[in-house]
Amino acid sequence: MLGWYPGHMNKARRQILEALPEIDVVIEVLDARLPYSSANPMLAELTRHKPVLKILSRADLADPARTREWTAHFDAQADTRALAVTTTQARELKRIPKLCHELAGQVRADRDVRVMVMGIPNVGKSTLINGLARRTIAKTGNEPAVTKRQQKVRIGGQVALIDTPGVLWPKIEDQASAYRLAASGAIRDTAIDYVDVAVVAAAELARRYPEALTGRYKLKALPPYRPTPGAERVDADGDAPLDLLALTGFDGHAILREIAAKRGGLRPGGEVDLHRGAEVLLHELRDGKLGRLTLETPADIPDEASPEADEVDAPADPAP
Ligand SMILES: Nc1nc2c(ncn2[C@@H]2O[C@H](COP(=O)(O)OP(=O)(O)OP(=O)(O)O)[C@@H](O)[C@H]2O)c(=O)[nH]1
Repeated sequence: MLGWYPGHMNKARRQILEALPEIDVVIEVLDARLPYSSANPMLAELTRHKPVLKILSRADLADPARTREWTAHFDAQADTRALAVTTTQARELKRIPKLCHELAGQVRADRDVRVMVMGIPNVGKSTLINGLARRTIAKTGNEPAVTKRQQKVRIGGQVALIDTPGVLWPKIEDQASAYRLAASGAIRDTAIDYVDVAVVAAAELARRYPEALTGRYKLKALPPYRPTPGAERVDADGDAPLDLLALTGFDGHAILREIAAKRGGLRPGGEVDLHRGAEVLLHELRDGKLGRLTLETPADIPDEASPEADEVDAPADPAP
């Protein structure tokens, strides 16, 4: 669905496994708005459960109360610390070397702690590496990564950082995660229908941040909450069942129609241009115009997010 095929996944996995013997601490970059969905499903197994510092990037766009819940959730896990930052602000990265030392423990008193940054595409890995190194060594933005030998850079505080990030695949098997990632703009190379993404975003917002939605778009009232999953529903085009509408429990389609009607999407004759509504909602959501929002909480982590379920995402071993 998202441009990740077994070949890509094997390559990503190989790169991590090659670098691994050198690494004391993994820095996993997550999107603070989606700390569950922006995680790679296999990272813990790939890194053989090395200590991990979870950096919640884009904290400037996330709901601060939710961010506190997420950092507490991660801090409670073994060999895990979490720090929420606006990654583009280098001064917010100052605590990272000390946290790496704490995670590496006593064993690394003799030499630099070696760390590697990992995460799904576009989550802020290069911004973090450059911020830590205080110069441009990793490419940011949408330029394709140049393959080169990995080198270590000392970032001060007795920490050596591998200068290229490990780019891992997103949660491509999980439909709810894919929609949330697409809604937040965390992934852009998605084959999911644009209007459908907005429909699901509208439903998620109605559930989590109703005042932000009704306030911004002067909506009269939100459609009724329907908390029964599995109800027979169709997607915005009316052609295929879309489980997420049932999952979110709100009629995102009706909300999007109203947004479109209010914001330039009402055509002569009363026809509503849903694509226009989708553009308005998704752009404003991503730009933070609806406020600082987080689309999932630790309580949303599904039960099947166990290592056994993750095995499904595992790429097959590369041919020898
Ligand atoms: N608002 C905000 N934007 C951020 C933050 N961190 C990174 N960005 C932006 O997010 C975009 C992607 O950041 P990158 O550092 O290139 O992400 P990456 O993970 O290296 O991406 P790939 O090279 O695709 O794997 C850039 O436009 C950054 O400026 C943050 O904390 N807040």
